[in-house]
Amino acid sequence: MSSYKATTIALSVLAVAGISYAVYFDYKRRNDATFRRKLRKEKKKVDKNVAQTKERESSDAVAASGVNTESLKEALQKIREEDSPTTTDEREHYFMSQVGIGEQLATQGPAYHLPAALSFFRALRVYPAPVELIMIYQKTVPPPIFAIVMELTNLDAKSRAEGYFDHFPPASMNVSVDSRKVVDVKGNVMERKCLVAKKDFAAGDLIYTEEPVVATLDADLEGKGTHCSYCLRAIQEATVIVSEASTHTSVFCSKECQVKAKSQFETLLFSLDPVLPSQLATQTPETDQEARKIAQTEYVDYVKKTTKNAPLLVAKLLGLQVEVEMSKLMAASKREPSAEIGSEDYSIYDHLERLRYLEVVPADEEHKLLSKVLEQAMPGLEQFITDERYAVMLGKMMYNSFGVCVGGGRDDRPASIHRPEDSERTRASCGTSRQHGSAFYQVSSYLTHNCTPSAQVAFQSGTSELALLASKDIKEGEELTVTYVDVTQHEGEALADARRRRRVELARGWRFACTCQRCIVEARELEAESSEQTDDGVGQMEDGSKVEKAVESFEQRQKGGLI
Ligand SMILES: C[S@@+](CC[C@H](N)C(=O)[O-])C[C@H]1O[C@@H](n2cnc3c(N)ncnc32)[C@H](O)[C@@H]1O
Repeated sequence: MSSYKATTIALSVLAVAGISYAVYFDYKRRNDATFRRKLRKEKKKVDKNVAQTKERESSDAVAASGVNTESLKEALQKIREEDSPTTTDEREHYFMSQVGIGEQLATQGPAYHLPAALSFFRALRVYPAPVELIMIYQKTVPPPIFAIVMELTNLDAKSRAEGYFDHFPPASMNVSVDSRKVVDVKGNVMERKCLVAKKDFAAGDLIYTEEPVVATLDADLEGKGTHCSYCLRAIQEATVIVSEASTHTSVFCSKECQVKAKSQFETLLFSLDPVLPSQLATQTPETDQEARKIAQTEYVDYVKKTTKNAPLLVAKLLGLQVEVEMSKLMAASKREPSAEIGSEDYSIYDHLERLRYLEVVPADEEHKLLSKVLEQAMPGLEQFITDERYAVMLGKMMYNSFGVCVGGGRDDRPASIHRPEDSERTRASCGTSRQHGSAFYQVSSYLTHNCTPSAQVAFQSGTSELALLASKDIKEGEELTVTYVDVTQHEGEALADARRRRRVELARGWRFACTCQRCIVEARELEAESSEQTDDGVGQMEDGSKVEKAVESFEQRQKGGLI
C-alpha cells in the first residue's frame, strides 16, 4: 500500500473524530498555543528535512516546482478568496476530495509539488484537528510537498496576524487603534495601544455606540427581578420574564433578551437543555441531568458568594464561543459577534488573543467548578479551558471590562467583601462601587485613561450598550481617552489627596502609573508649593509589579498614619 493511500485511510478515521472537536475547531486552529508551538517545532524539523531533501534531489527538480515566497503568497490569496464549505457534510466532502487531489498530484513529479501542496493545505484549513493532521502529513506526504504546506500555514498565520488592525474596528465606528509613545513622570518613553478619532468631533457629539460581547449583572441584582440578566436594563415588575428553569435564576426584560441569553450562555451554563441541536446530538454521549444540575448549582452558589463579575464574564464568553461554533456547524445562523469587524477572516477569538491582561491566580475551585459545568453539559468541552487559559481569560476580563452605570449608577451596591487590593475593579467613571454590572466590549477595551479625558462613557439607552461621547472638541487623529476611576476632587479634599486617591486606584486596578498631563502638571505644582515630599510613590513606577509594591507601601504608610 502506498504511503498516500495510508493518508486517506488514516484521515477517514480521523474525519469522524467527534463533534466536540468540531465545536472548538476554529478556536484551536487560531489560538491554541500548543498548536502554534508544535507548528514552530514542526517547521524547524521540516526546514532541516527540506535542506537534506534539497541536497538529495537535483536543484532542477526543486526549481521545476516553481516555489518561492511570492508565488506562495499569491496562491494563498487565491485560496482565501475561494468559497469555503460551511456545513459539516460539505467540509468533510471538501476535505476528502482535496486530500485525494493532493495525493494524485503528488505522484506527478516536482512540477506538481505546489498544486499538490495547495490541495493538502486546503484540506488542512477545514480540518477540525490540525495538529493531528500535520503529524499525519509529515509521515505520509513527500517532504518537499510537506515543506510547502508548512510554509503556507506559516504565511497564513503571519498575514492574518498582521492584517488584523486593518479590519478592526469597523469603519462605521469612526475610530482606529493606534500605537502611541508616551512619556512617564520620570521621562521614560513607553508605547501603548489606544483609540484615535478618524474624524473631527465637537464637544457633546456621539462618537460611537457599542454593544457588549458579554455582560453580567452584579451578584446582588442577579435574579432579584429588578434588572434584565441579558441587557442589564432596569425592569418593571409587570414586564419581568422569569426563566423558571434557569439555575442562575435569570430574569429578562423581553423575549428577545431571553432568546439571546439562551443561545449565548443560558443553555450551556444554567439549563438542562441539550447543548447540541438535535441533528448533531446523536453524536455525543447522553449526559446525566442530575449531575449537570448539581454542577450548575455549585457554580452559581460560588459566583454569587464571591461577588466578582469577571468569572461570569469568562463563563459567558465560553458560552458564546460554543454558540458561534455551533452556528458555523449548523450553517443555520450567520450571527457572530465578530461580524462587525468587517472581515470573515477575523473573529472574537482574534480580538481576545490580542488583549493584554492582568496576571492573576484564580481561586482553585473557581476553574474546577466551571469545568464541571462544561463537562456535564458536553463531555470533552472542559478540555477547552485549561488552568492556564482560564487564568489568562480571567486576567483579560479583569483588565478590560467596564462598569455599567445606568442613570449615573446606584447608591445601594453592597460594599466589597474583599480586601481593597483584592477587590474587583472595572473601568467605571462613576466608580465600581456604584455600578449595576460589568461588561466587556471589543472596541472600547482599547480606550486609555486620562484624568482630564477627551471622551466619556455613557449608558444612554438604559442598557449595557456603551455610548462614547466627546467631552471636548476632538480633532482627527487625536487619542480618545476616558476615566477609568472617579477623578473628581471631592469637597474638602486637598489636591494632593485627590491625586493620590485616583492614582492608587489606577495602580490597584490596572497596575499603571498615570502619565497624563494633569498628573504631571499637578505633581509640579505640588512640588513647587511645598518642600514636603509630594510623591505618593505610585508615580515613579515603571512596571506593574513595582506599582503594586508602591501601593502596598502606600497602604502601610496610610495605616501607620504617616500620610
Ligand atoms: C486597561 S488596558 C487595556 C488596553 C488594551 N485593551 C490592550 O489590551 O492593549 C490599558 C492600558 O494602557 C495603559 N494606560 C492607559 N491609560 C494610561 C495612562 N493614563 N497612563 C499610563 N498608562 C496608561 C496601561 O498600561 C493600561 O493598563
